[in-house]
Amino acid sequence: MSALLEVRDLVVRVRRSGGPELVHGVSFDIAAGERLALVGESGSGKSTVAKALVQLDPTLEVTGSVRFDDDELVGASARALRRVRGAQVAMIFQDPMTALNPVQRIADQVAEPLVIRGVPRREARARAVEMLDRLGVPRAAERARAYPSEFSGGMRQRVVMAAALIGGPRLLVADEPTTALDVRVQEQVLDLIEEQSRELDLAVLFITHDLGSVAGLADRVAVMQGGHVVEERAVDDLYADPRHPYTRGLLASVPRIDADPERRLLTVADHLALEASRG
Ligand SMILES: Nc1ncnc2c1ncn2[C@@H]1O[C@H](COP(=O)(O)OP(=O)(O)OP(=O)(O)O)[C@@H](O)[C@H]1O
Repeated sequence: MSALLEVRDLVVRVRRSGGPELVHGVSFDIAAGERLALVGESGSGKSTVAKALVQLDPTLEVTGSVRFDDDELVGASARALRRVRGAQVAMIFQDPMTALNPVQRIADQVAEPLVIRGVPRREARARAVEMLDRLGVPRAAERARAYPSEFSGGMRQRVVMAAALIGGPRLLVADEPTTALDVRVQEQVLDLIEEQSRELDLAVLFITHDLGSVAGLADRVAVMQGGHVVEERAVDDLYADPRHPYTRGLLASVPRIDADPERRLLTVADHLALEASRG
């Protein structure tokens, strides 16, 4: 059986003449219902890969192959890509506020993807309330009449997820969805993504700089450094036996509750330098 998403030799360049290559031939698969975490430091190219899958950024040139449900997306028409975006592949980003319209009621924003597809507005609103309730927004029917500014950051991310999931996508691309949230709320949102993935058989590409946050969520982890995937493994194997020095550095810089508070947190670069000095 072929994977839901098959990415092969993905190369992404900045389109202007002499523009740099940002992603240098990345390959990975995601099966239906599977959760893959793409992990790496800031600037390693994670978001560029995410945007390239459905060609969200017109300033970037994408080559290689991205097959989604056996359709080739690289070189697909703008119309075909629009059909895939939102309906089949939904995306959520770090800052839920920028994804929401401040002057539109929550119910209407969550209902929008259904209304665009011709579902009558009343019915779409009712389904929006159901989805908000499912994603843990308390008193969803009443809260759906509010505006985004009346919601906390964590609740806003739930609203964004409701809008992303209401159309029944098969793949959710979540790009640092918890980075802007309080630690306690981060865990709730991670749990929610995992729960929805299991219940809806939803594949997830979860992007984060924090290798510590993916243990309970991901089945597999792909580690990115400088526009390359340097290691890709099942999550438990990667934690138990990281092979690439960069992965070891990433793991060692995950803060641990039992760590010696006197010890300064080392960066990945510190760990790589330490490894090099040990030969
Ligand atoms: N449209 C663009 N034009 C030029 N450079 C870009 C463009 N998009 C991204 N870059 C550059 O590509 C590199 C990788 O960026 P990317 O956002 O993919 O990294 P990241 O791993 O997701 O990090 P972060 O978590 O900080 O977003 C960065 O140096 C960034 O400045």
